[in-house]
Amino acid sequence: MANKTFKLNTGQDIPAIGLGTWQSEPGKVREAVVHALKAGYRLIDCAYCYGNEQEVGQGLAEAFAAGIVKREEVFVVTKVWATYTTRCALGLQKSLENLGLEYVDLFLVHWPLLMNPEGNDDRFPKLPNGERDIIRSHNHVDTWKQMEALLATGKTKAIGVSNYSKRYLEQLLPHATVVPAVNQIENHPALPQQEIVDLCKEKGIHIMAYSPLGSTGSPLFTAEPVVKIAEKRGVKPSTVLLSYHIPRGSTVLAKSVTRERIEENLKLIDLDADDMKLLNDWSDKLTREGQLMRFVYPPFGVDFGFPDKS
Ligand SMILES: NC(=O)C1=CN([C@@H]2O[C@H](COP(=O)(O)OP(=O)(O)OC[C@H]3O[C@@H](n4cnc5c(N)ncnc54)[C@H](OP(=O)(O)O)[C@@H]3O)[C@@H](O)[C@H]2O)C=CC1
Ligand SMILES: O=C[C@H](O)[C@@H](O)[C@@H](O)[C@H](O)C(=O)O
Repeated sequence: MANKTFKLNTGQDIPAIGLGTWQSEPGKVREAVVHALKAGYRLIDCAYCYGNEQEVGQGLAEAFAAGIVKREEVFVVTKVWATYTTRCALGLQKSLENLGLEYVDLFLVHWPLLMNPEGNDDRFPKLPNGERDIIRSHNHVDTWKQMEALLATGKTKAIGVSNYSKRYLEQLLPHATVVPAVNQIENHPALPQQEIVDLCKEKGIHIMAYSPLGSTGSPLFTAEPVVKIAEKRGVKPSTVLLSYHIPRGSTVLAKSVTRERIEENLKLIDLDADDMKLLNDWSDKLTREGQLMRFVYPPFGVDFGFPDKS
């Protein structure tokens, strides 16, 4: 199962599971990347904003030099940060330099907005009142036009988006010459975002599910249906939460800097119809009761069009 791949609308194969690197601490992430590649991961998810691309790049270089994998065997994803959404070519160039790569396999718009490129910080410019310095007149479709132009440079094999709601996709798609290959969104049984998943499926946009364990501290491990299925199948809650995405046709990203967990997270199983029903019934219940759980919603002060946040 860990070797399973999905097909993107570009024709590329994308692994079903990848290693996340958000909040992977300096001093730990290089080793995490090397260990993951040794263990069998073939997808590494990065971002300029994570501030650790250089160390991720060191891990990749070490794995290439040691003959663990060849460059063309690893699917590397990175993202243009919000202060670069009017300068996507520069954003990509900086990430490539950080990672020490000539190309990435997939380049994503991290969030559909612009933060002041001339503000008081490269990544998190703030106003004097402490709020994030956002340029509200920016149209995210203009960012996509820049992303489309990057394909001809060969510096990325595919382009996509992240944190796009149905509303934002519906604004983007009529103007897109290239349909995004991917939409990377928070996704787990406590936040199924089915309206986005269904629209993406209809349009040929592959879902990459982030924060599948509930992000920092993996809070979804104790959710009742997750525990129940884990006990029945004799597996860890992590296996249930990660395997949930396979029948949904999505790639899942799991972050860990802990060796045993990195290995454990590769253990995907085939959840059967009863297991999926239990998880889907829980999703429906949380939706009905207004109890959906969104773990990642940075304080941009922008309405991104997610129904649970509008
Ligand atoms: N596009 C976007 O805006 C976003 C993208 N992402 C991407 O998705 C990735 C995954 O999401 P993320 O939010 O990091 O959270 P995850 O849901 O992957 O959870 C990570 C947390 O779970 C712990 N953990 C991981 N595996 C296990 C295990 N087997 N047993 C016990 N604990 C475990 C980790 O601890 P430890 O590391 O200490 O082992 C960490 O605290 C990110 O790293 C990033 O690459 C995430 C958020 C937003
Ligand atoms: O990819 C992970 C998340 O989106 C992360 O990049 C943001 O939450 C960022 O730290 C922020 O504060 O805006």
